[in-house]
Amino acid sequence: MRQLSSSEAITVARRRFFDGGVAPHGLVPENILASWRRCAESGLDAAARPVLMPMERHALSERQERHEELRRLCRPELESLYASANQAGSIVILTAADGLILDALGDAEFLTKAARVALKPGVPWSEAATGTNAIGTAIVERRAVEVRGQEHFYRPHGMLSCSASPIFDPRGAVVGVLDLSGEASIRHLHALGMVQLAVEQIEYRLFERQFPGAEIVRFQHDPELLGTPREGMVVFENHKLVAANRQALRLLGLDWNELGRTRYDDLFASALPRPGDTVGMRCQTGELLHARREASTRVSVPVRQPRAKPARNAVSVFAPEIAQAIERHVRLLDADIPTLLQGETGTGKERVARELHRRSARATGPFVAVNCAALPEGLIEAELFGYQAGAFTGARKEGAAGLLRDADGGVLFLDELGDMPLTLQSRFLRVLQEREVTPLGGGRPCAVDIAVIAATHQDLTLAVAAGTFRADLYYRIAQATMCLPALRDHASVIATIRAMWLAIDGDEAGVRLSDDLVEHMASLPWPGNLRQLVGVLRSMMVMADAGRVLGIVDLPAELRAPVQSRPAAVPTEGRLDIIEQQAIDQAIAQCRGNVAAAARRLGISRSTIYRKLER
Ligand SMILES: Nc1ncnc2c1ncn2[C@@H]1O[C@H](COP(=O)(O)OP(=O)(O)OP(=O)(O)O)[C@@H](O)[C@H]1O
Repeated sequence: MRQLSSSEAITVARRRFFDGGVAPHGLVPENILASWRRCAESGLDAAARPVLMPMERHALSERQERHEELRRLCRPELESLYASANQAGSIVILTAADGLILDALGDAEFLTKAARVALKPGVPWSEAATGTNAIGTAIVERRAVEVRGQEHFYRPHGMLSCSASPIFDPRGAVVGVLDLSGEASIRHLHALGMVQLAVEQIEYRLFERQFPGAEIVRFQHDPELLGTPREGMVVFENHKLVAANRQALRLLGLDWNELGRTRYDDLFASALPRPGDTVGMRCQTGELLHARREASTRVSVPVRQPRAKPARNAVSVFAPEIAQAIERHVRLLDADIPTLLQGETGTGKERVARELHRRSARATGPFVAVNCAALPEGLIEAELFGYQAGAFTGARKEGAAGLLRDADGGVLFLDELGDMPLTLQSRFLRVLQEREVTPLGGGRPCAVDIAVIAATHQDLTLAVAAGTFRADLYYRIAQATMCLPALRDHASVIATIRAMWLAIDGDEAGVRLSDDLVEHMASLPWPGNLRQLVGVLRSMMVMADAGRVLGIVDLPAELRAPVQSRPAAVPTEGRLDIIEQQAIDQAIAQCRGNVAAAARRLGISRSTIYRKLER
């Protein structure tokens, strides 16, 4: 007999199950069949149209805020999956533990199609509400699941092909679901594998975060995999196993139910390794594992972030070419090779630096940002190196550790490196060479373990030639450089504008950008780059009512006119705010993106320029 094609098989299976009430074993995967049964038994009707209403915008914002920690934790993976999803015409989705979609990003066209079947933020994709689907079924089955085309319970969802994996916390609770969805008509090879790999990374960081300072025992068959997300991790309290990651459960042949019951002696025949040691450990099964016990010495260091920005709108998205560069630089950072980020103001240097940190092996360590241009010269030394009690007038009684020591175990981000005073440059170079810090006013040098990312809008080679920047420090820090393109030079300015709109939740607010508007925006010069773009998008979003499609008329007046091929002279007539904006744009362009220089030229402060660019 001729074998049925997969589309024929699913058609027959649906007919037998939904019309004939017969279980079509062999025609669909057994887990899909089990899910159809659960849905039918709970009263869902596959012949009906699913009614899936998104929750109100404010209620969704509240849920998103409640899950901010999860969203932040998953952001690196969401963004890297977003880059590939975007190319493959699919979307990546993060949901809460109950299947409520919190974030959806990816290919704009498919996002619109998916939204038509309610695959969008604010809609619950639990099995009980939405029938068989990858997100809901993965939650029920507590494992990664793929649901293709008409395997979905409801027919309209047959246009989707979805792969989802639950995200487990170290005690076995599902805290969310990561999903990749695309057109059912396209084969999405490796989608499930990509999702599983991403979840492995997320769970790895979640583990570290939930047990800061705890004694984590890490093990693997292959010692090379220790220290990677592939290692098993467990925590014992009073000799009882209280937490584990999925790798550990696999390696030890356990399931989540054993947490809280299994004792150390039930698992291992060897004694616990001494803190810090890597040893061979024999399991009760006779198997040998390489294990390391992490001493609980990690002190949580308060992260000082002089340029801390509000959590709101802190989602970063990266153009594919930048995402690729980030990938490479994470590896360099992990090998302790400093990175120098170059780019005009607002091109996202600090965002990239934070992303590098978030993805690096130092992700659980601090990220300390120092703006070399913002600290007064007299204070910057004390701020960086710390000081002994009473080192100078005005010093705190108890002294201060300094930002370099605050960054121990993490990343030090030196913004506006070109503005670092020369005297400080030599001291700083010594720290990089000797990896220790001596506080002002004397005292013993303290060892520091920091990775350095620096940023500048200047051409530092010119500063070196002019003698205002030390050549040896330049070569030390600029071992790897990443140039962030001005917005106008992005490979696809249109794609960047659309991605930024999603990043600020524009679509979720029910407001859309018309093609005309996006094309016009893509032709503008954007001297303030992404900062200016995000500022403009945000103000348009705030002003628009839900359901609106924005056009060129919705832009601030100074951005509505078509671009002139040569920079126009600053007009002397017209609305004051527009004249002001144009003067700022011109000054920044004339100073090649150097905001400090533009501010000096205009006789206003840098922060005033930033405020006006974000307006
Ligand atoms: N990758 C990104 N995703 C989302 N928003 C971004 C991104 N990069 C930049 N932005 C927006 O631009 C603003 C400025 O970014 P950032 O501070 O990283 O730029 P910068 O190059 O360090 O600027 P400067 O050199 O002037 O300090 C951010 O607050 C954000 O609104």
